[in-house]
Amino acid sequence: MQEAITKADTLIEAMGWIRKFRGKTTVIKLGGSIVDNEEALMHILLDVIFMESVGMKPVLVHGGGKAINRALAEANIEPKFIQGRRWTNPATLEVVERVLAGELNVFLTEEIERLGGRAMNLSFNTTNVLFGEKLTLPDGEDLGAVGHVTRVDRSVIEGLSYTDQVPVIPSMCEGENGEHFNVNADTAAMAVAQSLGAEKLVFLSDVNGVRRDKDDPDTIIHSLNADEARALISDGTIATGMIPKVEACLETLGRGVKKVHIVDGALRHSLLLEIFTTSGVGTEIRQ
Ligand SMILES: Nc1ncnc2c1ncn2[C@@H]1O[C@H](COP(=O)(O)OP(=O)(O)O)[C@@H](O)[C@H]1O
Ligand SMILES: CC(=O)N[C@@H](CCC(=O)OP(=O)(O)O)C(=O)O
Repeated sequence: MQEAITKADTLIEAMGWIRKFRGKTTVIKLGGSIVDNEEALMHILLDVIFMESVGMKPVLVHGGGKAINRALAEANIEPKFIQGRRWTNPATLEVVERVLAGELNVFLTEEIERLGGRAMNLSFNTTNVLFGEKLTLPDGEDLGAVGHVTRVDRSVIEGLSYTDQVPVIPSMCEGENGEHFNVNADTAAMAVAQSLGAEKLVFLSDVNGVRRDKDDPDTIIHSLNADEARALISDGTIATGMIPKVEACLETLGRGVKKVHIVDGALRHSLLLEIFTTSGVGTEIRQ
């Protein structure tokens, strides 16, 4: 009996938070390392289903860098990255599209349904919602078929909330002439969050947040403002895959998204902890 009472207490405690976030959009970016972690992924998707069930509006945007690398290795194609983005020739694009818009997008949608939720995959194979153009790097380096998102079809994404479906969006976009582009998933999530005016953007990564020493979880920085974040990028504390993530956070905050967090996707219930606790988990990036 006591156990049941404690559970009921927990529900009552959550009521204030549920009220606060009911009807509000949270964009969740799933990194490739988390998509690969079966146990962690299941708990994340259960959190997502819970959020949807209590009237929040979770929107999933996913990458899949590791799965793409595996598929490229099978096809004997050498992966190449320029400034953190995958150099994407036509053969690479074919693999990226098969893995992201085909396999992973369908897999995630089916997993949500298998776990008892409702979801809709929004890709080239169904209804594409991300439109954009070729990305040109400042130094003029050519990345091939890599794009950035310039327009998001909000009405399709928002329309899914009427049927209680969680939108699941792969990080690819379509150009003006119907061409397909590979998009860095952090920047795709940023574009979706901006377009929807999301209450929160949460990056689920394979680390517990931004750290002073990238190999030491105890050095996590719980809160960072824009100037501090830029200084940590300049002095090399924030490096590799964390750079596009933090840059995406900074850009997003300047454009109407209220809160941006980087949290550990492998920590059980990290999503709910982020939303239902005052201090949250991971790193919060502030303006
Ligand atoms: N200061 C830092 N704090 C935490 N992680 C960092 C830092 N600098 C670089 N990283 C690296 O960033 C990685 C996370 O980015 P990424 O590899 O793109 O993962 P994902 O897109 O799957 O979340 C970490 O695994 C870590 O190796
Ligand atoms: C242009 C570019 O780099 N696209 C990424 C898209 C996937 C991605 O970003 O996946 P993660 O979230 O796992 O890093 C790529 O091809 O790997």
